[in-house]
Amino acid sequence: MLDRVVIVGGGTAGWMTASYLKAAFEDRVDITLVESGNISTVGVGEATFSDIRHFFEFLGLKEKDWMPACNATYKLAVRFEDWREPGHYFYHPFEQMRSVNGFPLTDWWLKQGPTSRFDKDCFVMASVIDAGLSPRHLDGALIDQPFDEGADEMQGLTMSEHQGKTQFPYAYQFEAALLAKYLTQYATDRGVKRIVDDVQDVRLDDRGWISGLRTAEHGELTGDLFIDCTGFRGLLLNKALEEPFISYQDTLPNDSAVALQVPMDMAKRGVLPCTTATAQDAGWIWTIPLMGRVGTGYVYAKDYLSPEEAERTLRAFVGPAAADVEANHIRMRIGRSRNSWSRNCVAVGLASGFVEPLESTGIFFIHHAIEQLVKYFPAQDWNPVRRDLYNRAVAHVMDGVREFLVLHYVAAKRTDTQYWRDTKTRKIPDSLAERLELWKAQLPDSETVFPYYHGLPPYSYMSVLLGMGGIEVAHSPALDLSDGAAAEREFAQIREKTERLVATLPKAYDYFARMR
Ligand SMILES: Cc1cc2nc3c(=O)[nH]c(=O)nc-3n(C[C@H](O)[C@H](O)[C@H](O)COP(=O)(O)OP(=O)(O)OC[C@H]3O[C@@H](n4cnc5c(N)ncnc54)[C@H](O)[C@@H]3O)c2cc1C
Ligand SMILES: N[C@@H](Cc1c[nH]c2cc(Cl)ccc12)C(=O)O
Repeated sequence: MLDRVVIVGGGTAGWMTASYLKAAFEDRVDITLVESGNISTVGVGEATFSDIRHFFEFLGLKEKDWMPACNATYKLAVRFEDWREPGHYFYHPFEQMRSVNGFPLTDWWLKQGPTSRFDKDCFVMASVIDAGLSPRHLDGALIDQPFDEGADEMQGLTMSEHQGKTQFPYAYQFEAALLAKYLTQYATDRGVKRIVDDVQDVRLDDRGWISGLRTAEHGELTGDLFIDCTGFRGLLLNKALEEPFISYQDTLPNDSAVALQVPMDMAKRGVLPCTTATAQDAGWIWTIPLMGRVGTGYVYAKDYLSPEEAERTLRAFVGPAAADVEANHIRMRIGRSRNSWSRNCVAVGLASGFVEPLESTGIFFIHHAIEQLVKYFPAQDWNPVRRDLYNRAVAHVMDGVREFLVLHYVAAKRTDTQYWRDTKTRKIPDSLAERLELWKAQLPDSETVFPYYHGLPPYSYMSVLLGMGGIEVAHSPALDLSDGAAAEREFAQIREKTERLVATLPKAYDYFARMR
């Protein structure tokens, strides 16, 4: 049996992997995690997909167990500001698109939308977020959505199995470093061995497989399966095994970030329950409200902006609250390893691949990788078919997300700086170029978006296309021959439901304050 797993790296990826494998295999695997006391973690990962609730559920953790320990808040959407023009904003929410007579409500909206805001007309969440509200009532009851939290058929599903069934109405925002700390406790309590040391050398056998890791103070660590969670370094997979890294930078040029963690009195400020991405001259700034602080950072391309200028802009954006906060400058490696699993080594997290944090996909990539690793976990025979299936699934997720992110820039109406003008002429993936031609005639659906599982449903593409405003889209001609009364009723129902929710839901801050 193959049962000795060695994980290198104690960031979010390392501890999520250790915890999940322990929850999956309990004492039937022996897990050692080695993390450096000298090399720090990236630790800015803060916003997630809603699907991460499957991860916590798998670990048997409830929100009240981990959220207060991680200063966590709810994220009901990404709010895009100024991507179309100054002062404009729209939401990409966690809310399924309704259909009327076989057409998505957005299609009807293009024909007969009651206002100029597709997100407010088609989703109830846009107004809930604007009002700073919680998707749960103070007694914990979830807003009525076509989603039954306790439904048996939803238990035990992986993310990809869940997609398309129902849409959970929110994701989380938290301090990644605190989550890693929380999971350290979870995993070590369940028998994961933790070693604080530096891996100095990776030993390969005659076939080029990893036979052991030489550490500074703990001698040689041996195992069957080695998991590379060393971040952008890719110490095992990319360095020792020389697995090539495929850069996405030709289509996604942002390669740098500067981050600030700004302490704030959230009782006074309030919590807008979403991640905000505000377009800037050479990139965009994220704003993530947490309990006790706001996480913020400028993501930019260093070809267009210097780190000093980026920091200056970010500080001016945040204001005096950040005066005493030290900035964290980060270089990002954008793209993916050609194969994330090679020989007896699997890379998870930044070592596997990363795209800029525009739709908060980093932790989603980790979660997906771990689910797939359990699914295709190797046996003593190291059947290469399972490895290849794993590599395919991981590559598809990242390539699909790349298309989705590139769409944001191509579709953004802004062209006021060289950076934004170049987004309209830069090369884009061929497959996306073909899809764009289709979407101009017919809104995206499951037949025309990236065809493999990559976490994003067609309505996410519709939201970005309609919100960014730079690409002309049209309603289906069939709607001109159809009775629009049912769509009118749907818009009216959304309006009524929105009014009811805004009148009854508590403030997001009050909900978390009570949870603590
Ligand atoms: C600017 C930015 C913003 C982001 N925002 C988000 C977001 O909003 N949402 C999201 O989901 N994701 C986000 N991410 C991604 C997220 O931060 C990462 O996916 C996540 O933190 C996982 O990182 P990691 O564990 O792979 O690597 P790291 O955090 O870099 O951890 C690497 C670990 O390896 C150890 N290590 C390295 N070398 C050695 C060695 N020789 N010996 C022993 N140990 C070693 C280090 O000590 C460390 O413990 C963001 C990333 C960046 C760069
Ligand atoms: N299945 C993912 C995809 C998703 C659906 N809606 C959104 C909205 C945002 Cl802002 C990100 C991601 C998503 C999930 O449910 O998390």
